[in-house]
Amino acid sequence: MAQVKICGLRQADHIAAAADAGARYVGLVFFPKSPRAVSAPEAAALAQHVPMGIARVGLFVDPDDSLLDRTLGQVPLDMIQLHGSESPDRVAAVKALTGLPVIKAVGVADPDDLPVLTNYGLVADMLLVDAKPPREAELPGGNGLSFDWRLLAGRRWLRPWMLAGGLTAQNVAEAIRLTGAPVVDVSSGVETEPGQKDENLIRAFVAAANR
Ligand SMILES: O=C(O)c1ccccc1NCC(=O)[C@H](O)[C@H](O)COP(=O)(O)O
Repeated sequence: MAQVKICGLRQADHIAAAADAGARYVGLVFFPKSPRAVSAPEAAALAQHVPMGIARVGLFVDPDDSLLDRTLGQVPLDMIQLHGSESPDRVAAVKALTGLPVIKAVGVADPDDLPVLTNYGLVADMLLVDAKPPREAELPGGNGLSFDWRLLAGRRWLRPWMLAGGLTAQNVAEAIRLTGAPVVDVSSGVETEPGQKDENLIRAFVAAANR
């Protein structure tokens, strides 16, 4: 059994479905190139539909201070997810600037990608272990690709962590079993097409992760 984050939500009814199913985190994407991107006004409206006790996570890719300031001036977020090439120093700076807990995403394809998780564990509040995007990918995350979960077996870091990358209702139980992930994060796996979430897929995913 793992907690669930549903990322890239753009509709109030999908937020309601995620909350009703038992998700503990919802992600709002502030990356204009993404099919899941929301504007600050859209996100502010969506944030009102998130019940107490569910963390509103704002996803950014290499944001500058001004984007963070402007967004937080309009949108009540509980956590920041950094999904670009932010250094450990930048993670610490974002944490100081925003006063919010920071989740740092790290892409993994092979064992050489794992040591940086130790460095980020010194500064981030939570780690997100995701599939490394292929060179030709247009997005640094949310590509629906998974990696060899056996790489994570028995690994421990200084901070709580989430597993992401190509998870679906069909494979999430096996992913949790192999990795021991306490939290799982999904976007593509609960969509019918990029950016289009599906209530039944959201409910099936949360049920499978909680089983
Ligand atoms: O979802 C996006 O469009 C996106 C854009 C830029 C950076 C990250 C993005 N998504 C990250 C996530 O949704 C999740 O944290 C994770 O990568 C899982 O994605 P998926 O493999 O699609 O389930």
